[in-house]
Amino acid sequence: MIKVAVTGAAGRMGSGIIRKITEQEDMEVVAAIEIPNSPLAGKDAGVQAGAGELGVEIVGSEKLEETLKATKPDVLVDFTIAPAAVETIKTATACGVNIVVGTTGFTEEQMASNIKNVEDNKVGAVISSNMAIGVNVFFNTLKKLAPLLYDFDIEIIEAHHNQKKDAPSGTAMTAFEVIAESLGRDPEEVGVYGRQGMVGKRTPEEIGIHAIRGGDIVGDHTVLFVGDGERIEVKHQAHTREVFIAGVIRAIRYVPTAEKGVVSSMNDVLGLE
Ligand SMILES: NC(=O)C1=CN([C@@H]2O[C@H](COP(=O)(O)OP(=O)(O)OC[C@H]3O[C@@H](n4cnc5c(N)ncnc54)[C@H](OP(=O)(O)O)[C@@H]3O)[C@@H](O)[C@H]2O)C=CC1
Ligand SMILES: O=C(O)C1=N[C@H](C(=O)O)C[C@H](O)C1
Repeated sequence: MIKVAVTGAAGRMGSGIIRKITEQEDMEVVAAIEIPNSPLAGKDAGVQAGAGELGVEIVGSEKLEETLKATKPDVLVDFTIAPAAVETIKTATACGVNIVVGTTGFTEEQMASNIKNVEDNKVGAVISSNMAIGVNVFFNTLKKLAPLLYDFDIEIIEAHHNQKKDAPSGTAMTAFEVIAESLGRDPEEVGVYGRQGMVGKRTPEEIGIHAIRGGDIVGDHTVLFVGDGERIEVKHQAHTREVFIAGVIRAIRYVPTAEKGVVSSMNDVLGLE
């Protein structure tokens, strides 16, 4: 039985992950963590997630370390917010717990800290901006396509629900990094985030990144390769969060056996590439 702790247990992703784990025969939720001093503390995590009583009480993250030591999970799954996730990763890895992290919006420094904690504490880890199989095929497609269309103008557009806090999405940023790397361009130099005012003519090297927010859009990502007289659009649309959750379940099964001290990708989990 794989024992799982979930941070962000009452969130859109966290509650969906708890529901899905209760349907699996080989894993169980042993800890459910919410914001520090959460008003949900003491509530049953399964009831809160709409999965029926689990006998696991939600705790505030001020009790993360003692909860991990008491419940000894094999894996901690984090879908919260970047600054909180950095602290959670630090604590979980120091306790020797493998991690599956889907939280987005990390700065470069925050991601470097996450990687160092995984390396120093020699735990298994999967950190990915998007756990859906389709998106990971989309990333691999972009990697192959971009060098063939190197002289086309490239623009990335993402659209999400009106509750999303970070922008651009982690997935848009991964797509941008994959494309820039495959073209040998420095992401620091070529990223243009939205345009406003007298920005001047578009340079051939720049890659535009644009964020739309509205209603209940689960997650759309489109990359436009625009030439003179023709264009290609590569688009992924998530219709339901279940596609991310299915990837999380695969990552939970993968990470206890993953190479320790290394951050594995969803390509590793899904056996892609
Ligand atoms: N990799 C992927 O496939 C996907 C990634 N995501 C990413 O996952 C993250 C969460 O998304 P979503 O579930 O929609 O967001 P929600 O806001 O619905 O959920 C986040 C939850 O984390 C809680 N939280 C905040 N700080 C802490 C803390 N220190 N300890 C424990 N819990 C905390 C929040 O509490 P409160 O609301 O009270 O602040 C909330 O319940 C985002 O970064 C999003 O971009 C989303 C979907 C797929
Ligand atoms: O916040 C979301 O909802 C999502 N976030 C991830 C991101 O920032 O890329 C993944 C997915 O698009 C949904």
